[in-house]
Amino acid sequence: MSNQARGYQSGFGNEFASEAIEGVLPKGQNSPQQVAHGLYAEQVSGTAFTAPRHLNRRSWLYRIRPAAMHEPFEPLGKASFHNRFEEAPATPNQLRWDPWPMPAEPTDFIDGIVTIAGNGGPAEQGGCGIHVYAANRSMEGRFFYDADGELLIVPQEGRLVLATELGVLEVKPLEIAVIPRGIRFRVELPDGQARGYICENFGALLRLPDLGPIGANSMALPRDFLTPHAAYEDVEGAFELVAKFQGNLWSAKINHSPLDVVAWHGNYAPYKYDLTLYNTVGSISVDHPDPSIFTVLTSASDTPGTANIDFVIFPPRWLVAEHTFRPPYFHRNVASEFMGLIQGAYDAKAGGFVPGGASLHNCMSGHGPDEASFEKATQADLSKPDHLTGTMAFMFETRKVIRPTLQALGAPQLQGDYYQCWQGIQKHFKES
Ligand SMILES: O=C(O)Cc1cc(O)ccc1O
Ligand SMILES: [Fe+2]
Repeated sequence: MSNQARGYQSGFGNEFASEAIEGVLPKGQNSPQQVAHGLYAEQVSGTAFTAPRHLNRRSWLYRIRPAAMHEPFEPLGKASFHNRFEEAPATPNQLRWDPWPMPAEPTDFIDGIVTIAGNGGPAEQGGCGIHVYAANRSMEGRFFYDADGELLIVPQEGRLVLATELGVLEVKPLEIAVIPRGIRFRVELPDGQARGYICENFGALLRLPDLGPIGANSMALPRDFLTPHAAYEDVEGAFELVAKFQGNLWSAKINHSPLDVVAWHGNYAPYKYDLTLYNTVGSISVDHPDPSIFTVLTSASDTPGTANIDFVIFPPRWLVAEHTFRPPYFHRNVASEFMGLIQGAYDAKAGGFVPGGASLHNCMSGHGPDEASFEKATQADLSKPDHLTGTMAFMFETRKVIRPTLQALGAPQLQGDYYQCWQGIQKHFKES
């Protein structure tokens, strides 16, 4: 069944409207004295009430019970999902990790989140948390929302069913999902286990980048972003609502499923995107362009052109540049770069960067092709195009330094010898 047939609505940031029961959405107003079918009207605001119209995001939900109905929250206790980015000194060292293992014990999506790094925080409403998840149990009687930021979820292994207040999104590796700040959801694992990456965005909402001289098309196309239709459950029981609030997890008892929205309309909603649909542009003359041409989504900062976060992918593509070193160049960047690999191999790394793994190259830390990739590319026959296939790497690029957590620096997955990949690089210099 195609995504359209599954009932997704298409378009990035559209004014959507969806009813699981026909006739629920009020006409010409949002908050009638009595809502059809005895529902409650509730607004969820994702931007300031007074944000400019082109940035303003909110939705109106028509639900069985208001979101206020739950018992008080208590701290959940020690969790590997947090925003303590000051625990360890930020390091200029190049870092790389092997994949996080699947859990040995039954672990759901929330308990399976391990915070690797981040910057800024929810209090300053800027920066991001960078996490991996590895889970082998569906959330049962448990719901979650993140008051600290929107969640960009990048599956690497196993499908996720994201049952949200606004409907159900199913995502698989090579697709991404974004759950807006505050939206309650449950994660089910139809394949029994799942692993991937999360970027928790504390700043401005992710949106499509401007296209500039590229023109009106290319890169990620707005109509390829899919939002679910309304779907509700009318279930009562002894359930748990977990909240992430100012970096910590909190737990409250709730006697019903909060996924009880029968109809909704608005432009603040979860969405998914198939990365394989990305309309990649690149060089057809010489040189390797900067990876900003591969930006899928961007979160603006207060400085135009300097993103809080760019979500960038490295999809399959043809490399045709003439008399050019075709893979990523050696470089240092004022921005900081966290990378992950969903599948295949990355053209700057012949070994060591494996699917499910991660790397971090911080502000001005030198990095680029490893020795083997450099040698191969300098000897390659450039009369033929290279076809990069079966690959999908990505980058969370941020203007602020990315600070690894203690648990990431102490993990056995950290590759102590990563720097070695550049140590064999030969001196070829000849003065005459
Ligand atoms: O470091 C990396 O591998 C990411 C990257 C890729 C690229 O093509 C150019 C610059 C860059 O930072
Ligand atoms: Fe880089």
